[in-house]
Order: sequence, then C-alpha cells, then structure tokens
Amino acid sequence: MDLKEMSNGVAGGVQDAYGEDRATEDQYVTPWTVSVSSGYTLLRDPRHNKGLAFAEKERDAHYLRGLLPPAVLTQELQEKKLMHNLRQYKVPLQRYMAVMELQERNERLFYKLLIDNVEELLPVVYTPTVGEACQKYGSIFRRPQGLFISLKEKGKILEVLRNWPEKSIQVIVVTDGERILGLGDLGCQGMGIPVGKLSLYTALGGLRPSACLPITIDVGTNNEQLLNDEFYIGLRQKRATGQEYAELLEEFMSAVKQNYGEKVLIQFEDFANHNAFELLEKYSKTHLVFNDDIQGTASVVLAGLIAALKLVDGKLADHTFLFLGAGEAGTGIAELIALQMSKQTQAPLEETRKKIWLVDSKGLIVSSRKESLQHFKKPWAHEHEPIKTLLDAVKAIKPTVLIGSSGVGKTFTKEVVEAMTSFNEKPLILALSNPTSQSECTAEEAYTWSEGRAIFASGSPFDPVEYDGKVFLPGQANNAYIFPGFGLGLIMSGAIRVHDDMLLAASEALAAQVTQENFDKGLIYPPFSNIRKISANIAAKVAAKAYELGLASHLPQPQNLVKYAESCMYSPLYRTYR
Ligand SMILES: NC(=O)C1=CN([C@@H]2O[C@H](COP(=O)(O)OP(=O)(O)OC[C@H]3O[C@@H](n4cnc5c(N)ncnc54)[C@H](OP(=O)(O)O)[C@@H]3O)[C@@H](O)[C@H]2O)C=CC1
Ligand SMILES: CC(=O)C(=O)O
Ligand SMILES: [Mg+2]
Repeated sequence: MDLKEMSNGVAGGVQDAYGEDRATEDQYVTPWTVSVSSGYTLLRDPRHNKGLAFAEKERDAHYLRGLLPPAVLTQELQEKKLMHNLRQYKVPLQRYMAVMELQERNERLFYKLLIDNVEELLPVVYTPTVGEACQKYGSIFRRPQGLFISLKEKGKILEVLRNWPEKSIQVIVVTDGERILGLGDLGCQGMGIPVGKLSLYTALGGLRPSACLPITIDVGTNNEQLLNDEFYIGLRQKRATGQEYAELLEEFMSAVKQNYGEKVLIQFEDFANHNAFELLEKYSKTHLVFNDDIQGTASVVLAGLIAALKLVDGKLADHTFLFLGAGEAGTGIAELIALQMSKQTQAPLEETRKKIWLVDSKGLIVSSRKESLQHFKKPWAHEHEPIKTLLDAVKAIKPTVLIGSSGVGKTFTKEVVEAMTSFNEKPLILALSNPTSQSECTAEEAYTWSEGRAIFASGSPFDPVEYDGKVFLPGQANNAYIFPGFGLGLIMSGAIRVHDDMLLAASEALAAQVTQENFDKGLIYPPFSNIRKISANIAAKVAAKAYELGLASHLPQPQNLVKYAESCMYSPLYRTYR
C-alpha cells in the first residue's frame, strides 16, 4: 500500500495504528472539533459536563454508556464529596489547584461549590491564595485560561479577540500584571487575577461564565527574577512604556469595542498607578470602564464607613481620616469620601478634602511637597509641617479612621495602634493591603493592641479573635463586595458609562445590608454568605442611578430592579439534556 492510499484522502498523509494522525509533521492540518457535544467529547466539555450526575436516559441519549461507572450521583452529593476532598488538602495552593481543575472540568459544579461555600472558598480562589498562585503561575498551570495579548500581537488584536470561542462577552477584566495585589510586577503571571475576579463576577454577581473574558496584556516585566526564570511564560523583555505602551492599549480598547460593542464592561485591574489613573481618565469618556482598585475599593471602604457610623459617633464629616499609602486605593477612597461629605454638607470638595490626610513612602503629603507630587496626590497636599513617619503623623493629625493602602505589611505597629487608641474610644482601623503577608497588621494585633476597642476590617480575611473572653469577628474590606453587583447593575441597565454617583449608590446599598446582628459582633460589612442578595441590591441601586442619569440603554426600566437583578443571575444547577 502506498502512502497516498494510507492517508485516507489526505495527500501525502499517514495513518497511525489509532487513526489519529492523518498528516506528517511537515504538513499543515486544520484543527477541528464536532459542534454538538456527545459521548467522550461531552465529558471533556466543562460547560456541559455533569460527571456522574448524568441520568440513565442522558447516558443513553448522549453515547455515555460505559464511559462512566454505573452510579448516578446528584449535584449535591458531588458537591459534598468535593468539599470533603478539598478539606483534606492542608496546603492552600493545593486547594487552589484542585478548584481550578474543577473549573476546567465541570463549570457548573465549580460555581455551585463556590456559591454554596463562599466564605470557605473565597480565600482559595481569591486573596490570599490567588497571590501565591500568580507567583507560581508558570509552574502550576496545565491549561491556560483567558486571552494573552502581548506586544507580539500588535496590529492583530482584533484577530486575537476573535480567537476567543465566546462571542457575547459582557465583562472583561484586564490586567497588565504590573501591580498584582501588594506583590508587585508579576508580568504575564498576573493572569490569575482576571481569572479569579471573573469567577467572582459569576459566583457573587451572577454574570454568566460564558459572558466573562479574562485578559492579560503582556508588555514585558521589570521583575528580574521572572526574566531570569527559564520557565517564565511571558515576554522576556523589560516593560514597554510611553508611546509603545499607549499604542498597544489604544489598539486593545478599540478592538474590544469593535468586537463586542460599546456596552461591554472593561474592568481595569492591578495596573501600576502610573498607568491606571491615565487609562481610567482617558477611556471613561469613550468606553464603559471601571477601575476596581481605584473605584471599587473606594466604594467598599465608603460602605464600611457609612456602616461604622452606627458604632462610632458623628457624621462622616465629623471624622478625620489618615491613609498610609497614597496610590490608586488610597487616593481613590479619599476622593469618594470627600465627594460623599461634600454631597452631605454642601461644602465644596476642596473643603471636605481637608479632613483627609495621606502618607506615602516619603511621609505626610503636605503643601511644601506639592511641586514634586504625582497629579493624583496634589489635591491632598494640605498645609502642615513635613512629617516623616506614620507614627508621628498619627500623633499630629489625631485621625479617627486609619486606613492602610500601601501594600507594605506590618506597618501598623503596636505604637501606631496604641496611639490611635489613646485618643479614640473606638478607633476605626482598616488594613486593606493584600494578600495577608502585606496586611498592615493582623486582626489579633488590632484587637490586642487596642485592648478590644478597635473596629477592624482587612483586605484579606482573618479568623475570629478571642480577646479578654470576648470573640471578635474581623470583617473583610475588599472590593469583591462591590464589583460583582456593580457590574451586574451596569450590564442589566445597559449602561454606557460609569458615573461617580453610581459608586456612592453602591456604597449605600452595601452599608444598608449590615444588620444589627452584624453590628453586635463588631462587623461593618455583612457576611459574604449573603453575597448574592447583597449583589442584587447593589445592582438595583446602580441600575436605578444609571436610569436616573440617563446613562441606561435597556428601556423601559424594569419596575422592580432587585427582582430583575435576581432574575438575571446565573444559576449553577445542572440542566437536563434532551
Ligand atoms: N482591600 C481591597 O479591596 C484592595 C486592596 N488593595 C491593596 O492596596 C495596596 C496598594 O494598592 P494601590 O493603591 O493600587 O498601590 P499603589 O502602588 O498605587 O500605591 C501604593 C502607595 O503606598 C505607598 N507606599 C509604599 N511603600 C510605603 C511605605 N513603606 N510607607 C508609606 N507608604 C508607602 C506608595 O508611596 P509612593 O507613592 O511614595 O511610592 C503609594 O502611595 C495593595 O496591597 C493592594 O493589594 C488595592 C485595591 C483593593
Ligand atoms: C483586592 C484588590 O483588587 C487588590 O488587592 O488589588
Ligand atoms: Mg486589584
């Protein structure tokens, strides 16, 4: 038999014993797959796979007989088994890999697990474990998730977007990996963050998984360790900057709009501040963009403050705020607090900003430093003598609220917390930096050093703390409370732009969900176990604001926006196949 006969019609091809390879290595082939999933392909399709939950009839109808062992398990039983297995892993990264493997194998079961066990699994798929996963991303991933758009794709970004199998995208979370949590530049390995954030969009906010697209833009990395790592998965070059960077981002933003229309939400995540503010400012005029680190964080912290006013005396404007860290999170939060105060008191923003002080790596931001400050710090350069350390700033400013957003761990020392406690009956202390290793202090430190008087919340979760016979529940001040519901509100109203008033509406909606029972435990955030209900309420308020501002395009406005939000939410329950 000559080669041509063996090739089954593929000229010059081969036929191996299994009939798999129809072409020799030097020939071109077309990758193809069947479009209706059945049999083995169905079991390998994470969107439709149900594992042992396929019913007898489905096993017959979809050529699954023999491909599965005889037992038929319910989704609940599968969930029980998986949670049992997960709890056997003592190393957080192993849990992360196990849940990610589930996401790649059986999407609905993954989301059911995440929704039903949100408080237990949030630290696995999100901070702190996702930070470690990004650091080790190159070595732990077998199958890449999301789209990687590097400088190599310049001029072809639209084609790259078209390679993504889903066409009806509603939310994109995009990073360039330069400021991953408080871990710095992780280059292309930052992909874990958009993937994690989008899994929360689905689990906490109810967006369909197929409508979510994680993207990492790879313009190189300045992380020497990664550049020297032979297994590094990204571009092996220093970061592109200036015009080269701006042009790639411009092409990306245009291609997104061209491919998905103008109502796709683009969430910027973990960009370094020298790009983040500029990108937000530039594209908020032409696209539906949201910067989670600047805006989402601001909204979640403001919500915590509004709620905390039930535990401490006074109105927002009666308080004095001091930040450690004057970057995206710090100045973003400061600006939203000032805006809320201004709306409440009718005082101009320039006045309300004076209640807020920020410390950066060079000390307190004061007017004598104004000339040399980055533009986003300038509004916070108040009249004061220069102060170098946080402790001295705390003693001089005497804040009622201390917020950590520097990305540097252990900076709220015993002296700092004691100083806060010396002039506040109930000092409000928020250690926002992520992951846990970068937290400004631990929950235990905050409660112990303040002799049980601090109202404390942190970016990454801490376990309950027992102090002086009383159990304290630390809350989690994390933008994960906001962005899923916020995004749902934008999408369901067909919003075309994000407006600051929507952030304020989201804060108030979140604060309104804190119950007396939560307050009694010292919490200023509701538990994550209610997050879908919380997200529906946030979405409703955000959508209502979009309608009020004339920014909504989904008309007419649904009558009951909370019910409508709930009806839009993805359910992870298995469907029955005909
Ligand atoms: N809980 C949450 O929901 C969120 C938490 N975060 C966390 O906040 C942290 C900061 O993020 P982001 O604002 O985007 O980062 P940025 O890089 O934009 O800002 C960091 C700021 O901290 C300052 N800083 C750095 N080191 C010190 C130091 N030793 N002493 C005083 N100030 C210092 C920097 O000063 P300088 O300007 O002088 O360099 C800068 O002003 C990260 O850990 C991130 O994970 C962020 C978003 C949401
Ligand atoms: C939570 C978050 O967005 C961050 O730490 O960057
Ligand atoms: Mg972030």
